[in-house]
Amino acid sequence: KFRYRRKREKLVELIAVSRLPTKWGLFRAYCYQSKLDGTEHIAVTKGDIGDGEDVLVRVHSECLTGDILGSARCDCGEQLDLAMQLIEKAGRGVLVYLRGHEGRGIGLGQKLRAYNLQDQGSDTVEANVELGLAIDSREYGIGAQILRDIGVRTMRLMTNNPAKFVGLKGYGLAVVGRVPVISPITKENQKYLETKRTKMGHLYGSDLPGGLLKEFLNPTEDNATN
Ligand SMILES: Nc1nc2c(ncn2[C@@H]2O[C@H](COP(=O)(O)OP(=O)(O)OP(=O)(O)O)[C@@H](O)[C@H]2O)c(=O)[nH]1
Ligand SMILES: [Zn+2]
Repeated sequence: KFRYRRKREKLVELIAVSRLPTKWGLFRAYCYQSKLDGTEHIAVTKGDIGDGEDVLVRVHSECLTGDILGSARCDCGEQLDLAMQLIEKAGRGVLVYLRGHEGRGIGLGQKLRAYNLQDQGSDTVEANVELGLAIDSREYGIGAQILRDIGVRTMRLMTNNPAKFVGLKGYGLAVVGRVPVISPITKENQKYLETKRTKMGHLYGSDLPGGLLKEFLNPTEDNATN
């Protein structure tokens, strides 16, 4: 009997692994190269991923201004710091740092243009639209494949963004919980965070949204298509 099971194409290749001592503690660094465009992504792991069950995971979108230059316009830098702290504290976990996600996919230059529009009154969603660009064009398939390659099977995801639950499922991965990554509200990031909450559905309650979470984990026919 002939059986043909089509394997999902592998989009990443492991290039190198090294020890990575950091200000948060000792990690291991994995460099993965995208076979689609050659982009080098990095994942850092703490401890033994073992059976891959119930791993604390952060999938972080590159934000040069926030992660590196201390921009107060967004919460990215704070979230990165918090995620690394939580993984260190747990003694086991993975942070995947996705390049090419800059500006929710529009790139660095366009993000700065979007900032100018935001200084003129637009919000973060309107600014992308006014530039003729997608509100959020990030894809998580590469991130999912990196996690799977590292040995993750089920994860507690550090995020406030419900779109990531959907984006990271599949590829043999399942999300079994959410860990909020909340940073302080300031004068500079207030409107940005509020827009993410009202227009992009980000969850900022420190409580676990039971009903909502269930919906994202097991979407029914109805809410999967909306
Ligand atoms: N276009 C645009 N991108 C932004 C802006 N502020 C931050 N970003 C980008 O947004 C991305 C981070 O997305 P967020 O929506 O903040 O967070 P998230 O990763 O989706 O969700 P969390 O897991 O909760 O952090 C990074 O790539 C940033 O460069 C902005 O005002 N406009
Ligand atoms: Zn940012």
